Amino acid sequence: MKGIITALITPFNEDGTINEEGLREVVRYNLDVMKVNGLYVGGSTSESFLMDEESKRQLFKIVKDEIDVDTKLIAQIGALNIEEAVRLGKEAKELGYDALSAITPYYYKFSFQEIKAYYKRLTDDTDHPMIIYSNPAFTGAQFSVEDYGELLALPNVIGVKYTDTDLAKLGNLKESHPEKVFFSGADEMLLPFAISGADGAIGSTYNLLGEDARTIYEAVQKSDLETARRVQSHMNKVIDFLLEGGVYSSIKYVFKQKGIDAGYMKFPFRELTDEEKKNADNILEIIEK
Ligand SMILES: CC(=O)N[C@H](C=O)[C@@H](O)[C@H](O)[C@H](O)CO
Ligand SMILES: CC(=O)C(=O)O
Repeated sequence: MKGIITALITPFNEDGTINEEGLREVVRYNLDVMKVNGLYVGGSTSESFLMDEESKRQLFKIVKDEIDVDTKLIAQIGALNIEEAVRLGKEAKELGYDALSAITPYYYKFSFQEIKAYYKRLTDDTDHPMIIYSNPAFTGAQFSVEDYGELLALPNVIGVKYTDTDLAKLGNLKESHPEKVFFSGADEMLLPFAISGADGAIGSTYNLLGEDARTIYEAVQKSDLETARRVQSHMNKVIDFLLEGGVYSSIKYVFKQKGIDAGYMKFPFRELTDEEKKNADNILEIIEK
């Protein structure tokens, strides 16, 4: 598994249920216009940690139903409740998802041994390729290269979604585990990560910037660093604006400007204020430049 993978947003109705039509439109946009290599479904960007189990199942089903044969699909199934995570993993496997991914168990300050035991049980019980989702800024779980090595040695673990900014560690990990896949999770740093050995990238901003991301990724493969730098700088101007009002809500707002019904945020996330919308009005113009 390689390349640019969009962390899919979830369009919600005002009552918090999934807006199915909107979701299908967003999936089509990612595949037909952004032409990304795959979709990461049920991650932070999908607001999955705010969803009930039945909605997560529905999300996995609708996306699977809408994609093309060559689209890679990863289901983020991590949940604090291990039984729920296992049920979701089995369901995604049955639906034909190429791989599973799970956030490191969070909130309680679990020891590394507890986290490792969580993945051991999850991978034993689902028996499907697993990508560790590491996001220390959100979860507080920091791993050394040796810790990662122990997780990567578990059966079925094929790689890491590395939502961290330590490039040296990523380089070190790829060198020690060349057969595993490492995805960059910092869209602002796609270029340096691609150079440092990332096999691909999974990110929220690729809903709108997937084309830029592909250009950067391909330019790095061809050692065309001038192009990669120019496009990364373009991308980062957009990301700066996205970050101001909140990445997920700003992405939804821009989709709506494009005539795609990206729906509401899931409570307690809120919509952009009028002031934030004014700021976000710059985004579309920069994207199309
Ligand atoms: C926590 C989170 O959602 N991170 C995303 C994925 O890893 C990124 O795509 C960021 O949203 C992006 O890099 C903007 O800072
Ligand atoms: C991109 C990311 O971190 C997520 O959606 O899970």
